[in-house]
Amino acid sequence: MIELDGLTKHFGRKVAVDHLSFRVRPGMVTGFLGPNGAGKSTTMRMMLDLDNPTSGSVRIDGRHYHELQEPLKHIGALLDAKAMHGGRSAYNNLLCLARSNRIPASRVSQVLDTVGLSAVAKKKSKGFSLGMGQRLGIAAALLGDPEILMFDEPVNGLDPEGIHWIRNLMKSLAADGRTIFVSSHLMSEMALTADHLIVIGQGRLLADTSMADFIHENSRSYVRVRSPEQERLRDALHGAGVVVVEAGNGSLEIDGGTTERIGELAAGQGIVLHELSAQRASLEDAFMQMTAGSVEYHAHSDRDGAAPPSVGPHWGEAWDGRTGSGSPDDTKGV
Ligand SMILES: Nc1ncnc2c1ncn2[C@@H]1O[C@H](COP(=O)(O)OP(=O)(O)OP(=O)(O)O)[C@@H](O)[C@H]1O
Repeated sequence: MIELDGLTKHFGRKVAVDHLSFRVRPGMVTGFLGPNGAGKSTTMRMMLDLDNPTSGSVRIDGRHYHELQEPLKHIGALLDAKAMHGGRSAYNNLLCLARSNRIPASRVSQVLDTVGLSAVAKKKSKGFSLGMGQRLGIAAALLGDPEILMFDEPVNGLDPEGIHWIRNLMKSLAADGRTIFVSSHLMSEMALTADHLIVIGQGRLLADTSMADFIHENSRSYVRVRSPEQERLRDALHGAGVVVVEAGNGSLEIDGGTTERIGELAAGQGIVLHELSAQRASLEDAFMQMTAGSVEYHAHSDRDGAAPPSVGPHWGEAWDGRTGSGSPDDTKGV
């Protein structure tokens, strides 16, 4: 279990992480989401004692990171795959880590095998592709066979087979009862992998909820129906007290209805249907909806001279009246 209590990080006047409190529980994959610059990497770095919190604390199985003896046996992490020593072979990189944590050398070959790098174990890691580097970083995370694993953008640079592999790896580690905490901007992938979500925006907690509840609460689900007898269908639905919206593309949309009810109403009137489908919002839709007010870095098109999309009140402002914390000299991710 990872426990954050009031975790806060200031970089000068910039508030990167703002009083974050949450638990990352064992036995499931917890996804960590937030727009660019939301504070995800800074939070993960503080979890590993790589950055000092301005205030608040992180506990790993009840202890501060610096209190852990041989920390790789408690928590393994992939933060920056390029952090390996490029002049060393994959094997030697891992061997150095293993020695510093009193992990037997035999474990190095095991994890290289797990991540599919046995054939290049003796090659210098500076020649590795992005995907191979990610695999080596994942091998390092697994080295101490820890109960807690943290991955920052683990699918970055992986091909579809690699993405499939890391997804199954994370799920099976969680099924073993381990604590898995993973950040990713790939929403479709996160939707397939995570059971629970922590969402932050501008350093603050926006959601701590199950995947299903997050999608349900932050997006619209509706039934779409098309018929060659649209007028009759609309009248039949109105007559039954069903609220219908004209979608403008020849279809009708019904919020809160079920396909069973709509289908039975149409059948009762002998109305032919060409489409009857439940439309469920994706994680991406729900994420965009929730974080719209806390996106710091917007792209906008110059082609049509349009103004950049208007940014609503920052989520934090709507919430507690404080002003946003964006710094004018930030240049990241424009
Ligand atoms: N060393 C630093 N010095 C100053 N500001 C920093 C530093 N590290 C991060 N920041 C700022 O803190 C904020 C949070 O950054 P962080 O990298 O944690 O966000 P993130 O959610 O991981 O973003 P991304 O999804 O783009 O990787 C950003 O505004 C960033 O510019």
